[in-house]
Formats: sequence, C-alpha cells, structure tokens
Amino acid sequence: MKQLAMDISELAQRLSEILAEQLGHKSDLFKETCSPSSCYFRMNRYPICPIYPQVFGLMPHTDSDFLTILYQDQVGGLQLVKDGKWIAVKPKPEALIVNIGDLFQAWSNDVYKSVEHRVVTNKHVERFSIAYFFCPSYETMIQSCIQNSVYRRFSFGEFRQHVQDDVNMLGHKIGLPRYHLNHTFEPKIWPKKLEHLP
Ligand SMILES: O=C(O)CCC(=O)C(=O)O
Ligand SMILES: [Fe+2]
Repeated sequence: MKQLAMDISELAQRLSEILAEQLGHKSDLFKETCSPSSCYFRMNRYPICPIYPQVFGLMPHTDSDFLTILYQDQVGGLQLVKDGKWIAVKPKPEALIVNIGDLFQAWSNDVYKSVEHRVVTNKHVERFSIAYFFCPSYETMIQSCIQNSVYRRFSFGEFRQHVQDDVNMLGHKIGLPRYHLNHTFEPKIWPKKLEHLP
C-alpha cells in the first residue's frame, strides 16, 4: 500500500505539473504543499442495492482536492457530467481515471473544471473503487495563477471546514461558488438523461 501511495503520488505530481505548464506556469506549489500526510486514499464499497435506481451509491459531487486518481472495478456505475448530460464512465481494467478537483479549478481560474460525478447503484453485484485524493496541507493558500481571479484567496483548511459545515447544515456542499467574488450561489440542477461513452 505504501508503494502504491508513493507511485500514485508521483503520478499526481507529474500530472499537476503538466497541467500547470499548459497554463504557462512552472509551479512548485504541488511539490511543496501536497505531501504524504495531506493526501489520502479512500476505499469505496457499494453494496448490492435492491431498490436501484432510487438511491445513489454516491451523490453528485465534485472533489475538494487538486486531482483525484481513481481505479474502479469492472462493475461500472461511475457517471460524470459532460455537456450538461450524465455520461457513464465505462470501466477498463488497465485504466486509471483522473478527475480535476475544486482546487485546480480555483488555481486555474476556471480554465480547468472540477468534474461533477456520481455513482449509481447496482441490483445484482457489489462494486469497489479506490480513490487517491491529491490535497495540500490545510494552511496552503489557494490563489489563482492568473490575474483578475474570479475567486478570492482562501486556505485549504477554510475550504474543508466550509464543505463540512455546509454538508452538516444543508445536506450538500456549496464548494467554490462560496469563494466567487461576485457571490452568486447558483442552485445546482443535475441533468437527468444518461448517455454512454463509446
Ligand atoms: O467510486 C467511484 O467510482 C467514485 C468515487 C468518488 O467519486 C469519491 O470517492 O469521491
Ligand atoms: Fe468523487
């Protein structure tokens, strides 16, 4: 497990650097702030669900990190929003899935978008996935690499605290719109139609 964490962390570091370079930034931010003590794995188990599709395995959300590297088994159930529609992410035994998280969206000033995703349940088979969350330390300040940011500067600790408070009080996370400088909180409307990726 330790070796896996080291390998995935290296991959996440490299991918972050490439994404930053694409924006014309050579940044040490990820190396300096995303360490083994701030990143973590989550092992997800989705039991068989007799009342599919009335409940989700995981409600629609975005991840509160820079990047998530995910491995899903062959059952399927992960979906993401593309062009306003829910799309199923077809499992491939040899593939890892890389999701952009909220922090990369803020850092890139909306050039990269934190992907909305969810997991639907299955009536017949249980499902497993493993996610690696590439996060900085709580005191890390997140500030856009581009001038005229649409978000105010915030610490990752503040962000996490807001997410936790919002989930406790509202039942869902508000996330980045809280930090938007024009303070508009758009209500989330999730598309209903499901389309399959080729
Ligand atoms: O199980 C999956 O495929 C997705 C997991 C996920 O989105 C998460 O743990 O945040
Ligand atoms: Fe997620």
